[in-house]
Amino acid sequence: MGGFCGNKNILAPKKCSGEARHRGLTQNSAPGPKGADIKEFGDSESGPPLIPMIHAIEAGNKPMVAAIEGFALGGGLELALGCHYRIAHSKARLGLPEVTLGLLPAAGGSQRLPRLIGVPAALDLIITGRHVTAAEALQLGIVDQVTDHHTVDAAVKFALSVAGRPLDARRISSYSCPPVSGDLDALFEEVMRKVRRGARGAIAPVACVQAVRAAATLPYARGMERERELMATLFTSGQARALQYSFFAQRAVSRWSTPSGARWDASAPKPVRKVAVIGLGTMGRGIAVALAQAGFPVVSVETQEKQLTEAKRAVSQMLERGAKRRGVAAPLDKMSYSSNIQAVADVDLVIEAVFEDMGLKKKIFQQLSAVCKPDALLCTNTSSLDVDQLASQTRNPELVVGMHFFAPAHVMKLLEVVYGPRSSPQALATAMQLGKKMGKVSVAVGNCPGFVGNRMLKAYVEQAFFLLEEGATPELVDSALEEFGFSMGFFKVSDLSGLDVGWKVRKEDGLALPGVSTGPSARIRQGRRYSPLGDLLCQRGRFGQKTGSGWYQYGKPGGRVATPDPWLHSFLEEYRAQHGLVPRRIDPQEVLERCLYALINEGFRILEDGIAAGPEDIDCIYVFGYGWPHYRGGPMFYAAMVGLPKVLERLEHYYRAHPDVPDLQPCSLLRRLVASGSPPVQKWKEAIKKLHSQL
Ligand SMILES: C[C@H](O)[C@H](C)C(=O)SCCNC(=O)CCNC(=O)[C@H](O)C(C)(C)COP(=O)([O-])OP(=O)([O-])OC[C@H]1O[C@@H](n2cnc3c(N)ncnc32)[C@H](O)[C@@H]1OP(=O)([O-])[O-]
Repeated sequence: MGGFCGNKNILAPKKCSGEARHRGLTQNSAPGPKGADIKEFGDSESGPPLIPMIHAIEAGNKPMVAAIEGFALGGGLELALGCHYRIAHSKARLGLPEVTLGLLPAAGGSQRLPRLIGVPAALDLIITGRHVTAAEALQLGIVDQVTDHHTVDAAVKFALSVAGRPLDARRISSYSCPPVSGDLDALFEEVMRKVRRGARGAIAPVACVQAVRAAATLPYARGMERERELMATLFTSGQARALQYSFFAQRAVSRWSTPSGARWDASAPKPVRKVAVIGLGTMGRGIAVALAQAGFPVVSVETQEKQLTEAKRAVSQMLERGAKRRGVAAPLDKMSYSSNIQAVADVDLVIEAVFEDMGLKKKIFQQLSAVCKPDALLCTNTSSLDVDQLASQTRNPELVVGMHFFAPAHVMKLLEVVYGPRSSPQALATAMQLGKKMGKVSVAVGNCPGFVGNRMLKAYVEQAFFLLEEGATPELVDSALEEFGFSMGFFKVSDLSGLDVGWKVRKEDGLALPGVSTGPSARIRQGRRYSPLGDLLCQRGRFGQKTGSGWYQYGKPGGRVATPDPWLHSFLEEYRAQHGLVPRRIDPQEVLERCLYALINEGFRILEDGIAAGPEDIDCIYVFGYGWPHYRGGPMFYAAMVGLPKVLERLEHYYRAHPDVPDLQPCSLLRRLVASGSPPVQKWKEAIKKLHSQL
């Protein structure tokens, strides 16, 4: 009898499978509870086989009982599936998350799980990569028993209770998949259609469906061959490399540092027991919900009675919906409300989320500084305003940081934590930790207009507008970006969020001039090319979905289906004629290069300025806050995949063609990285430090 403990002492041999090696999947150590060691993928080939080891366990004539504690993920669960029985601690979590790394279960998981729990349930777990609790695993049939006690003792007791029983019926590879209701082919066709639509170009989910289909239609040995073939198509793919890079990048950003030398491991966060949210508009409501869902008592302050009443109802609904989805009780008891700012006198941290107006925010920070405890952190949810200006309104500017959430704040995983020149390391550490407790990917960024995400977005948006002036349509630009993997192209996103949002910012920045600007000055602002197209549409009340038309038409205000708008096309033709612009045919590749390389170039400027500490920070911001396709790793990883010399050459080409667009002028850091041999993206941080030290 052998026993396995999911996170303490896997008894399996320390090496891996010949088949795995054949697939290029070389694991120098048997899969731990977290599955294969991602860091070892592609390392030198060594070690005995993983898959034959699982086969040997399964074929054994003694009952092998897996005792699962902590995690049993990927290869860890596949090892347990080779056992004859599985006992899990009630706090254990199990799953086959390979798809999140651009892979598929490659040690028989795609063949055994469907045989054990049926095709539909197995498809759900393998395509999503989601973890299941021990209770759900028991309900699905993945485990035979759940214990609250010592798992190995329970496994030994279980093994003794089954000693001597025949094992044939416990060898999952000998099973056939349980029959599905309805036609099997129709089921797989429907699943594949949904997966292809949702994957938007990701290849691993498609391969996962194909592997499970092999389990449902082929004998086990043939199915294993199919699993190996499919894994071979994924293992060395760019998408797998991107997703594995992103896996480590998400963890790297919590090891933050700032140019002034503050570091994550030298800054102790303050305890946060109670939080306040100021302003219950869309963002404030989402932030309050996210805090309550994370278990924090939240006092929300809204001075407008009507807004307060409406917000109470909306927040309760959001909490109820979220709780129902999670199968838990709604944390309504965490919420309290007031219209009086005195209600925040006892909180440890405040998140201001009022209207994006510097005058109003300054007033709020003055009030907070007077009302709150002297050591309370005062945070702002501003999306681009100067955090240090707000800090200067308070008694303790070192306790002011930005916490920039992304709408909807209770859903989007990204949190930009903005440190000003006076923010203390402890304030930064506290906000970063609060974000992590809220389930966010917290990224520490410096204080500049637009911080990181919105600052880079500006360069990308400008190129989209310029392409319209030069002959493109919103549909052409959007389809190129959606083909790349964005769920929505820029113009559809603009119609969704409202063209008036950007218009307000451009007016505040002195870019959007009143009236219809004509003549050469219409397209120049602050000495550089400017497109007034968005302003002109706003002046005509075309704000997007909310008004029924914007870059597309929607049939009626609030319509959701974007259709090309003949009016917009003729408007663009008249605009080009008016400004002497001769339209030309624009290739989708140019759309991608102009939009994405301008964005990437600004990313290099941000690294050069020290506003982001490394490419991982920028890539997490774009993957978790701006819909960058996860299987492409992020803009800086993508630049490395394209090749920095190529990116540099294309930027030089476009800058020569458009010398009035400084965003296209290659950043000197990009040039220096190319000159230093284009190091891999994982080495940029140290390369930048070295380059900075040489300056
Ligand atoms: C054959 C088979 O078919 C295939 C081919 C495979 O098996 S492919 C592999 C499949 N397995 C996975 O996809 C599981 C991936 N891991 C996770 O999902 C999470 O880790 C977790 C299990 C839910 C725990 O979360 P956590 O928040 O408690 O800790 P952490 O911060 O995430 O992790 C703590 C530290 O462990 C590191 N780490 C975690 N899992 C790792 C892994 N599989 N390989 C290498 N390092 C790993 C992580 O980088 C971090 O390092 P550092 O930053 O401290 O230096």
